Amino acid sequence: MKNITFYRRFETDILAGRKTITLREASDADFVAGDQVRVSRYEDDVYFCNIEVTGVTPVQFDDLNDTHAVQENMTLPELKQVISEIYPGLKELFMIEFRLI
Ligand SMILES: CC(=O)Nc1ccn([C@H]2C[C@H](O)[C@@H](CO)O2)c(=O)n1
Repeated sequence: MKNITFYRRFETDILAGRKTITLREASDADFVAGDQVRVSRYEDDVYFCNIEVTGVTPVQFDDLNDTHAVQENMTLPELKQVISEIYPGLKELFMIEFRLI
């Protein structure tokens, strides 16, 4: 089974179903719809759930909008700030949509 990590500060939102996408660089987006993926925390690799990937779509940083932000349970300025801190200067992102299984 493939694995993906999330920063631990997002664990609660994922488990509550409030966060249903993640935006990643290409090297971290090797998933296709239907993949069942083990999810663990980036900081300590502790497992916390499994997800099913429901779609993977390229998205430009400059095209991020309020819909993406809602799916991340953030405001759009918060989302752009988070992405800019994780991937400084990166323009091409991949939206990984998922659901808890
Ligand atoms: C190693 C690494 O990059 N880990 C990441 C990357 C992104 N996220 C979260 C942060 C935002 O909510 C979205 C969009 O990038 O995904 C993460 O938890 N861990």
